[in-house]
This record gives sequence, structure tokens and C-alpha cells, in this order.
Amino acid sequence: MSRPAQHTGDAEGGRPPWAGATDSGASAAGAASAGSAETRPTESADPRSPGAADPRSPGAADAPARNEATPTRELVLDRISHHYVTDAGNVVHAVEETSLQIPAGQFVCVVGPSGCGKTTLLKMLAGFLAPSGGEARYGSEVITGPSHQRGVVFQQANLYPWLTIRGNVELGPRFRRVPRRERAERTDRLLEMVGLPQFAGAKPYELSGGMQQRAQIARVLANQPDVVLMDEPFGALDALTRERLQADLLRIQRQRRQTVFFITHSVEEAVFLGDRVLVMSPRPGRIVLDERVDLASTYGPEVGAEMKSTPEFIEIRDRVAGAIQVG
Ligand SMILES: Nc1ncnc2c1ncn2[C@@H]1O[C@H](COP(=O)(O)OP(=O)(O)OP(=O)(O)O)[C@@H](O)[C@H]1O
Repeated sequence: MSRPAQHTGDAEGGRPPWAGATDSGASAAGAASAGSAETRPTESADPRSPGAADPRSPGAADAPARNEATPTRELVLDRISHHYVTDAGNVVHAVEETSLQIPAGQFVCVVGPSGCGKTTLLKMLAGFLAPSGGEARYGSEVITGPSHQRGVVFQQANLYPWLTIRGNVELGPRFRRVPRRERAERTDRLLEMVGLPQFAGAKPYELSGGMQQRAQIARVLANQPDVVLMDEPFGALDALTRERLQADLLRIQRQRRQTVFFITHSVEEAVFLGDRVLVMSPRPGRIVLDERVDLASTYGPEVGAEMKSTPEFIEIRDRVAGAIQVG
């Protein structure tokens, strides 16, 4: 046990630390108090906005009409560090002074040895943990607590067992007072998107692990976050389900171009999903490799999992794997 420094509020009116973005139990309650819930950043001129022809975006032309603006704010880590103090009084240096800029819409994957500080970094971006030094910013706003704009997907789905899948997905918008009809439409669209429309009325225990994880992703997206922070979301799934969800996630992300910060232990998954792959050193974690992945411009927009056997993919995968040092 330890006493990590926790944020005590958030920039949207001093909401408690459990409020807002997290997909853990209290997420919807937090979302409820998000007064500026429907305020969106202005539309981007970014060529990677949903309507634009995107080289990595096979589904862009088929993307459903949306009434949401494309996120435009960048995520910034400015010389951020974190140390924990354990109950025994020991100081654990988890993340060493780290700086990073993540442009809006970028899909960033993070790999590194176990215990190197990946989750700690994610928690600081989520606003669950206060940095010991430096700061994290979302646009010009210093991150001081959770927000519905930054949704979090964990390895375990943690759906409310007493609610149906529809009830779980709708909960955040309901607490944020999204009108009933819009809420229902949004839920239908998301359940369709994650391939679960026929399970809307089912309870979580009636779904497989992969289906529950898809429902969790829908639940997080129902809050229309601009940033999705994912901590090994597919780590507990079998290989086939994992591949399916990778493809689903890419398709979903290409529709709205959320910024994604995705932690994984699989180098192959990181190179397949990421526009960019970061490798962290053993603890105290810092970034030792920042690799751009731009395979779609070589292989064209239609390429899918078969990209994994191309020489370019293998070259990047090996470079990333080679940069991972075991602590
Ligand atoms: N609450 C805590 N109290 C004390 N130490 C902690 C706490 N949380 C994490 N740590 C320590 O901080 C270091 C970084 O942990 P973190 O969970 O960020 O690593 P990680 O890279 O996500 O690990 P993994 O890949 O195994 O999930 C580890 O050494 C861990 O033991």
C-alpha cells in the first residue's frame, strides 16, 4: 500500500477526483457534474479531420455523419515526474522528468518493461495522480483532475453488473443530462459501432470478455471524450478477439480522430495501431525511443492485419523491440 499524491479536484469546477473521465465505477457520477459537458473545441483545419481524405483511414468515406467536432487540443507532458511514497516510507521513483507533445488526433502507443511507469504516466494524463514535478496540459489547461474529455479504458471492463449493456453505455450521458432521445441515438450508434446492437438488453455477465471490453469502449465513447487513455485494454483477451478489437478500435478512432494514448505489452500491437510508438526505460521511466510509424502511406489505405508481415513493419517492430531494456 502507498499514498500516491492524488488530485483533489478538476478544472471544471472543483469536481472530486473520482468524477468525470474514468471508466471505473464512479465515472458517470463525475460526468454528471461536468457543467461544460457539451462544449467542444472548434473544428480543425487539420487534414486528418473526419471528412478529409486520410491515408490511414479506409473507413473515413463511410464514416457516419457526426455532430461532434474533431478534437484539436494537444496533450503535453512538460518535464513531468512522479514518485510514490509507500506506507513503509520508501520513495519509489516511477517516472523521471519526461516531456512529450501529442498532437490532437494522434494514436500513440507506449511500451516498456513491467513496472517502468506506463500506468503512472497515464494516470497523470487522466488527472488521477498529481505529478511530483512538472505538469501535464490539455491544450492550455493544466490537468489537475479527471475530466469527461479524457476517457479511460482499463484492462478489465468493470461494467455495472446490475445494468444492461444499454444502461451501462447510457449512464454517463444520463448523468450529464443529455436529452433522452439524443442519448438513445448515441447509444444505438455506439453499440452498432462496437458490434453489440443485439446485446443492448443483456446483462454484462451474459457477454464474453471481448464483448464486455467492447461495451466498455462504447461506454467511454458515450461521453464523447476528445482523448482516450487505454491501459492494456486488450491484454486479457485471446489472440483472435484481440485482433478483431484492434481493427474495431482503429475504425472507431478514424471516424472522429480522438487522441489515443494506448499502453500495451505487445510490440506488434503497438506498431500496428500507433501513428507513433514510445518506448520507456526501466524504472524510473523515461522515453528512450520515439518512433513514427507511417506504414499506411507506403501500403495504402486498405491495408489491414496483413501489414504485419511486410518488411517495413518487421523493421520497425524489431527496432522498437530492441529498444526495450529489461530492468
Ligand atoms: N501506489 C503505489 N505505491 C507505490 N509504488 C507504486 C504504486 N503504484 C505503482 N508503484 C510502483 O511504481 C512503478 C511504476 O508502476 P506502473 O504501474 O506505473 O508501471 P507499469 O509500467 O504500468 O507496469 P506494468 O507494465 O507491470 O503494468 C512500479 O515500480 C510500481 O511498483
